[in-house]
Amino acid sequence: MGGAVEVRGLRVVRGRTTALAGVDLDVAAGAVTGLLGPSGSGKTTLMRCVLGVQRVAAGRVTVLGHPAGSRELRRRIGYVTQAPSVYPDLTVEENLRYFARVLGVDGRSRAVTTAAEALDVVGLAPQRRQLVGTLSGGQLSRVSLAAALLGSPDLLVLDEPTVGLDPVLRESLWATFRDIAATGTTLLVSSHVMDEAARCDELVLLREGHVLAHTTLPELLARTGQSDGERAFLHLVRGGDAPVRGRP
Ligand SMILES: Nc1ncnc2c1ncn2[C@@H]1O[C@H](COP(=O)(O)OP(=O)(O)OP(=O)(O)O)[C@@H](O)[C@H]1O
Repeated sequence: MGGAVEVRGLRVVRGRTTALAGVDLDVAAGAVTGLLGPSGSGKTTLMRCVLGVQRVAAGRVTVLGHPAGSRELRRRIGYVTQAPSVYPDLTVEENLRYFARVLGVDGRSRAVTTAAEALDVVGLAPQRRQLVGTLSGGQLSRVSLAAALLGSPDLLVLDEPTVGLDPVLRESLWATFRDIAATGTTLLVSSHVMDEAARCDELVLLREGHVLAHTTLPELLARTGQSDGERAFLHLVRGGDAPVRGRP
């Protein structure tokens, strides 16, 4: 698999904090890569760099062969932020039609995901005429995901998409992510819940702006001698092992 995202020597300072302290990373194309780390470790900052909206102090980020933030990438990346970025006073369908128009996705090309198809993928077709402001939390996060799927992006960047959801909803949202990845889309998904590591093909563990490990769950467990991801990560964070280096 080639690289979808290439990060070299990335350093970002936000306020008085060094949010990223010289990050090197290759995100594999067509895989689900989990970006895991404690609160404040730099996950959102790294995602903002991939989107090209973060001022960087040093280094470079290349996405799908272009510098992050390039105009060519606008329709090729879908982004779901932690805060839902949809309109509560419009219906689900109206929101998606609006975003489709903004993106220039008119449904005439067979190569793109239309509003109706995106609603099917996230299982929200029954709610399509409901006002977004009246949806449950889980349904609301699915509207943002559907909006990010419009136009069939090559890269989907999801910032803690399952936060605040119950285990059943988390399960079904992860099933949706796997379905999307199966179509060849690259997913970069952040989480601070280590049990979500099992759903990812590759794991990037961040701590205090450093990549502590780029690995897979089985490799991480074998390396640390722990029985689950949570313990393995704590083991690494507490310095119980040398950093796991290199790509799987
Ligand atoms: N606008 C800002 N001004 C100053 N410091 C900031 C700003 N945004 C983030 N930071 C700091 O940069 C560091 C990295 O933050 P970031 O949001 O990337 O972490 P995170 O891993 O996504 O955390 P969380 O899991 O809590 O969302 C933190 O120390 C944070 O306090």
